[in-house]
Amino acid sequence: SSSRSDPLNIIEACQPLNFLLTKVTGIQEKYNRSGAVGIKDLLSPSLGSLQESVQFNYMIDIPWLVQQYPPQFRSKPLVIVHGHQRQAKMDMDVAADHYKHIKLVNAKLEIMYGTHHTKMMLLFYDIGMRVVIHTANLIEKDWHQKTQGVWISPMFPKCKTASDAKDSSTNFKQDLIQYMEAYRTPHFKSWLEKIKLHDMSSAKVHIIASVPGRHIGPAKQTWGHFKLRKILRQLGPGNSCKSWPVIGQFSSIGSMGPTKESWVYGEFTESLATTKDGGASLTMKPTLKLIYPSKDNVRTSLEGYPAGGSLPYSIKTAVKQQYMHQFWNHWKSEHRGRSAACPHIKTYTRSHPDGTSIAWFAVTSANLSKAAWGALEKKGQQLMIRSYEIGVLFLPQNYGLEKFKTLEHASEDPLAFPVPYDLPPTHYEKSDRPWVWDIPYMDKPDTHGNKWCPQ
Ligand SMILES: O=C(O)c1cnc2c(S(=O)(=O)O)cccc2c1O
Repeated sequence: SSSRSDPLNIIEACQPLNFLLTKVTGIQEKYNRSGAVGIKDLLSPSLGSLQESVQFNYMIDIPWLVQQYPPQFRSKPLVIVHGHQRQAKMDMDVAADHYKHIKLVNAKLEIMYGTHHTKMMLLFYDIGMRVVIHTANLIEKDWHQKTQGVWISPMFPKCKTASDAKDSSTNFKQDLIQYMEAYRTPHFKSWLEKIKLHDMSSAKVHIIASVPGRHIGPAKQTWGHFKLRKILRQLGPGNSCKSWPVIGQFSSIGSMGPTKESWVYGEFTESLATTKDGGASLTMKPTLKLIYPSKDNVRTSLEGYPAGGSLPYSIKTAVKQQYMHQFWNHWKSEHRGRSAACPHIKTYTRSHPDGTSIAWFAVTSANLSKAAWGALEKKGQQLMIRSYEIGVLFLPQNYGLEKFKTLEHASEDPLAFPVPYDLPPTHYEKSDRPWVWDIPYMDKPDTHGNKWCPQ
């Protein structure tokens, strides 16, 4: 149908950036009408005649997921890639047993505390395929009242021969194949052959991914924050952005080490601050601004304190890194109507101090953690990563621009970047505290009149 609400129209209206947020129940419709999709939109027949699909994720409610496919696609072969082990793996096997069209692939997690965070859909149609890289678990509450990010590819045409099936200038196809090969599982053989037969020349984003391992030599720049550093060194902003803050926004924080220089304002910020051909480490480091919901952001959110169940920052980690307080900024999304939709999206960007333009933007499954982005070991010789992550990086030159104007400050420009939150960020007040999920909050009730008593 030609209506604006037809999923294909929503997707086509957001070209060429193809970066959307998920629909939020309970906000004014105008904030869901454009630039937002639900999971049923992504699986809609209007996007293509689905033949089979692969769902990479962390939390997966299999019966719920099956119901999100339209009836005519509900028995098409579905592969679910997850990283659960022991009892959780057995629970997945039992849940999948009920569906003969579902096959499970268990990602190897050979390094302690690693998780399979990657959230990606491979949607194979009759005439081509689409790749969706996003931030939401495959459970109902992740698609209900949270702010989540979705990048959806154009239709990549299926070709007769591999030689017709080109890659993009951003090496999207090569990087996707390299990521999937890193699972070292025979289950991916048929998918890799299919992917190789698709023309991905229309992809305009770079893949920034992580796979578990102690990566040395060239592999050190293939994954995690060193891949970001490598791309920014080659294609990043020039020295004119040297004073622009770098921004991280996420839904969880790992252990950052004893001081800010240990990792977050050390190697991690150096990667975010990398400029083209100019050594980020040679001059002063830019301001780092971290956007993470405060206790009151959670308390006053649509979900109330239960939103904090998806913001797993533990008190034992928080007390070891009080130095983080200088970096905290509120979750604020007035221009997207989502200040009360707690973030589960993760994004990283470099913004002009006044917030009217950005030099690059990444949306990813990776939270602020060494497990996700990698930490240098052995005097910087190796990058140790624990988890699987994937995200996409938007660079202005891939859209014929020097910089992206931000949609918030340039609403008429079709190439203005739809940043999910308000820029510049708003620093915490002295009295504000970051949300921590394993301590009680009895002083003030949340939007539902409840307190928070975890145990
Ligand atoms: O989206 C994810 O990949 C992800 C991963 N982990 C989570 C945890 S926990 O496993 O770290 O305890 C607790 C609550 C929400 C989580 C979540 O949303």
